[in-house]
Amino acid sequence: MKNTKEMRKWLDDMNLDHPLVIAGPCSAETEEQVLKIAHELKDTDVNYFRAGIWKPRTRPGMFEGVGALGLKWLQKVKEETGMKTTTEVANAAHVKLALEHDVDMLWIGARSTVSPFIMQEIADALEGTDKPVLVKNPVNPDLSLWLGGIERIYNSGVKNIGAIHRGFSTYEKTKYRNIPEWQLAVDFQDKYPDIPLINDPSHITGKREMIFDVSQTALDLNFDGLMIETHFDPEKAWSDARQQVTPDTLKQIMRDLKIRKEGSDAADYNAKLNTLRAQIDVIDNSIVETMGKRMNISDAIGALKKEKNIAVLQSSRWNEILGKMILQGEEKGLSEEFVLKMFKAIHQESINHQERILKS
Ligand SMILES: O=C(O)C(=O)C[C@]1(C(=O)O)C=C[C@@H](O)C=C1
Repeated sequence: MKNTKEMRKWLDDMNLDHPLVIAGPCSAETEEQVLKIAHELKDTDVNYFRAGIWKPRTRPGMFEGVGALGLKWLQKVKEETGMKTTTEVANAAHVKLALEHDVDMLWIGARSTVSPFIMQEIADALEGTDKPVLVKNPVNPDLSLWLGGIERIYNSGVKNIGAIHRGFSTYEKTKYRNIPEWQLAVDFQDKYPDIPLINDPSHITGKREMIFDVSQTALDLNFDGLMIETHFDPEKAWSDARQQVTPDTLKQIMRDLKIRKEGSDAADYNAKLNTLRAQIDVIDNSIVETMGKRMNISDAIGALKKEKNIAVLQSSRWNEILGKMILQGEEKGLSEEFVLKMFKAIHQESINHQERILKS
């Protein structure tokens, strides 16, 4: 699959003067609920009305969606409000039903993207459709798996495609429901700059209070749009109550978000930017130089250890370094998360160097 401008034609043809907005409830619950929310979102910047019809739930016994019946409610949304509609499909039967009911855009969820078998089944069912199909990232931070899922859809003749970044599962508890791993989204954009990339702050945060911040970060990273779960009474929602916002809050979020330009022609801005970037280049060079020197010392320690038959891993020394660096990092305004990640990577490289020496 090669990056082409064609991939974003469906979005460009909409001629929006703002990022694409997809909003609506996590789940379609009743016809009244769906229509009430849709009417509250009508005549706003919302381009697609979303509602989950089939809900992949972690544990059995939770609300699993109203099923095909809800597709009729989405048709009503279109008739009554003129908004386009979108829903998640997770197997070939869902695809068939959604297409029969003329849902305007389909998305594939994170729990489906992880499975090449299910992705192939969905891709086969979608063959040749001209409706846009968006693929959410897999639950684990694996760029190849995400791209592989998109390729399967593309190879079955679906040319209007897009991707949704909904964050990644972690065993550790963090402030996010699914950590964003922004770098992975940036890597995605580097590889396929013309695949529209939509951010899903509802699933990343799991909490409505954090949705604005994550949305702003996404726009600052040149995402093409946002998917925000919206319900007139979030607390009473049948699924994901904590992460939905009211239509009024959504409108406020859309008013407050700043859309920044990718660049500027202003000469003084460009001159200052170039100076600062030159400074960053100098520092980056010295980081790599310093790392090279550190690894040379690690090699020397490795040689000593080899001579005396000593283990590579020295946990107490390592923990001492980590503790000191976290404190020092704090003084320099570096987050503990960053210092830990950086030093874990350095430690791993150092271990690799010594392993090579011990095995030689
Ligand atoms: O101090 C050591 O024994 C080292 O081998 C160096 C080093 C490091 O890179 O800082 C590497 C491995 C050990 O687990 C601890 C520290």
